[in-house]
Amino acid sequence: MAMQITEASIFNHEGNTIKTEDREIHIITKIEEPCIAVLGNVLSTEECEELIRISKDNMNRSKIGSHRDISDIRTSSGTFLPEIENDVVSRVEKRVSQIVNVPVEHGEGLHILNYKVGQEYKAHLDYFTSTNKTVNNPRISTLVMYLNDVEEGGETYFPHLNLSVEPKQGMAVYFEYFYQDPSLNELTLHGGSPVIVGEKWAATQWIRRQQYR
Ligand SMILES: O=C(O)CCC(=O)C(=O)O
Ligand SMILES: [Fe+2]
Repeated sequence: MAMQITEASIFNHEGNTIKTEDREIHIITKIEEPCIAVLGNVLSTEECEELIRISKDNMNRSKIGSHRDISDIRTSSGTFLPEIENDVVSRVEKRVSQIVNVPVEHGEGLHILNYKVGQEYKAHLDYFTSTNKTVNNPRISTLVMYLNDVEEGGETYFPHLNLSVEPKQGMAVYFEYFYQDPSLNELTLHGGSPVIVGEKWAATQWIRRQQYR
């Protein structure tokens, strides 16, 4: 059955590699509509370790201090990296912007997530569904990067698409949800399944239509 592609994607890379300024990313799997891609070689081991290292001490504080993170659907802890000078953060944000084809300033900033055994992020949509002030500058796409290997569990799953992505250090999953057809956007419903053995570290970049920072 031939699928007809009707909507434009911003993830318009030719072939199965993405050459950014400093790294060659592999497109391992790709679904066209909605555009969802599993990516390899996004981050080096050292970059993953550095992102974890600089986040570790902030995780609990962010959970208490930030209203964003206290919710039944997300039992993990998380933190937005503070906008301080860090070579790895700048390098990763720049690379992400080249992968997603959107300027760095449209990104909300790296959000680090840590899931312990039993913790999860129940199925949700990353875009805002209520009509509030975000309508002018909505989220349009997401890149979730895996910072470590999880012994068991912790997959990013898309219940409507029969797709489940195993967290592997340095890999990532990309998806976008700015389509005219709302049913395509709804297909990006996704969650982080509970960690069964080990722990999970991930870094999310949510991308806005317009400049955000
Ligand atoms: O942890 C995951 O696999 C998913 C994270 C996620 O959905 C998000 O940060 O919006
Ligand atoms: Fe999400």
